[in-house]
Amino acid sequence: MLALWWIKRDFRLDDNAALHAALTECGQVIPVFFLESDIYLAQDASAFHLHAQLTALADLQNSLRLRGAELLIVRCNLPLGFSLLRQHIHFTHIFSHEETGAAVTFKRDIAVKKWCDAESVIWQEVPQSGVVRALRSRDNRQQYIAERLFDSEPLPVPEVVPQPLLPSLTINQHDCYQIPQLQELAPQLLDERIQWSSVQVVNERRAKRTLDSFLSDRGIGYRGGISSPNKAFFYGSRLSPHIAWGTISLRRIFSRLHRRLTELEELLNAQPDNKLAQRWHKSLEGFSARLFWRDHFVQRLESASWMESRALNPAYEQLEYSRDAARLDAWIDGHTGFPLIDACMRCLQATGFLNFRMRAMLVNFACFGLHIHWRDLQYPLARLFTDYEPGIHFSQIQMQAAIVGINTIRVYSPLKQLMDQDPDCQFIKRWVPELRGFSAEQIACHESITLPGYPAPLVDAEHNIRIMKERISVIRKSDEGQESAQRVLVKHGSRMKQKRTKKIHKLDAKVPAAKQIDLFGV
Ligand SMILES: Cc1cc2nc3c(=O)[nH]c(=O)nc-3n(C[C@H](O)[C@H](O)[C@H](O)COP(=O)(O)OP(=O)(O)OC[C@H]3O[C@@H](n4cnc5c(N)ncnc54)[C@H](O)[C@@H]3O)c2cc1C
Repeated sequence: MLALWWIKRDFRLDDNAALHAALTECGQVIPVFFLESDIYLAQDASAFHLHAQLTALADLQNSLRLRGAELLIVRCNLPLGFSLLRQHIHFTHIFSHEETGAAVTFKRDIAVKKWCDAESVIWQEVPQSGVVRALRSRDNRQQYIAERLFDSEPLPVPEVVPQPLLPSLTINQHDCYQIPQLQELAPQLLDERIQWSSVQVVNERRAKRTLDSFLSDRGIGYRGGISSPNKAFFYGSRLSPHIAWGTISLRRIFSRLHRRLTELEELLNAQPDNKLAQRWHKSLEGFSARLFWRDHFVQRLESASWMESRALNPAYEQLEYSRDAARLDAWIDGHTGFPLIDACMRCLQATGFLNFRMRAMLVNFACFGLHIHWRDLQYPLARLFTDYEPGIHFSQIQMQAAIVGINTIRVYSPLKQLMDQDPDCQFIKRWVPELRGFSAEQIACHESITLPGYPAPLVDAEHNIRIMKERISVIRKSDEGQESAQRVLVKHGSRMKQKRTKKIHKLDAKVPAAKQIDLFGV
């Protein structure tokens, strides 16, 4: 039997359950990646994403060659790509990981399933996280998390990947052994604002190095460090693009983290006053808690695939926004006249990264301060995150717009964030060169003074925020708002605090911080 390992957001050999299942069940495996223009040119896709995939693919190609296997790269949409490939290679099985993606990949997967059924090809999908397909109730999720992420060991890298001798292969006039350059494949995605030297390189080797340096060195500054746009580039784990594109598995991260926490706990037992060990422990607990949030949010999209286009809480569909395209453009391009907002946007345009707090502020300010509809901003913003993970992204957008109805309404003041996180305006001056000639005080007072060469604030933000808060409060207090919030809570709310089963105690013992943290950035 001959299997395809269909690479989908799992560009790694280590702890790869799809590859492992293919090898175990079929013996011979051909890894294949489809470059689907329907996906890489979709409204949520960008050069950051394609670059991440192509660099991850190149590293994987090398690692596979060292194990005696070739990787096929087929430039074709699916399921047509499978049909064309089958004219040359008679595979009987396809193995892949489950993917919780945007509508475009969801529809593609449905079409692939139909094709497999019609062609009698067996497609087996395996999970790679604590996200559960067809989950009946969130109450049952903890058992899957424990089984998949803690009670089982990460799978080793296979020593060899046996496969038949492959013919030279050209599909759609493209050599299937060649990884194309981004410029050649999708020049329309290139944006001159991208500073490639500041963009994270996403591949399996880098993922391992990033985890190593975080657990042995950078992680000490995690607590506190990740709130600042200046420090998070170094003190944040920076694992998000690796997790999103699957160059490292969550189980591997948890396993390494558990070892490190155990070491620290042993040290703290022997030396309870060791301040350094205390600080490390607190930081890594915070990191662990955030890792849990990942699947919590992705589960929302898995259980409500429509949330990309509809509010999770239907009561908020009636909320009024401005649909002013010029305002949206000013926000996206970083020309709103609000210095920290503009700096964050320009930083994203250049690097594809921003820390959680600043991302939350950007969305929150867009919806409250600028009255931009959350639906209008989600794709432009998705394109700017190298770590774009649809489940986290769509969930966070609705949360920061305060339309889920189950969290306290929070409003970020860009001025307060500037004072707290960038008081010297170091970050602002780096990304908004027009402001370099002004003092931090002048920049902070910009709403009341003119700074020549820099735009005046686009709106009266205080006034707009007041209006949006009132609109949201009316819905929250209405019967419809309260009833639908209750339904959202039951279906999508976290169970970490309320329901601590024996399994979770066990899980807590291994990874002590499996508890609720404030998502608005501790
Ligand atoms: C509007 C908005 C959109 C976001 N979109 C994404 C996205 O597309 N992809 C993405 O990975 N993260 C997203 N986040 C969450 C968060 O901002 C990033 O995960 C984090 O900034 C990445 O930094 P890091 O790699 O240093 O991770 P760390 O801060 O070290 O966190 C470790 C890991 O935990 C997970 N994580 C951290 N914070 C959160 C959170 N609040 N919710 C869910 N999981 C979390 C991520 O997988 C992350 O890699 C978004 C946040 C907001 C407010």
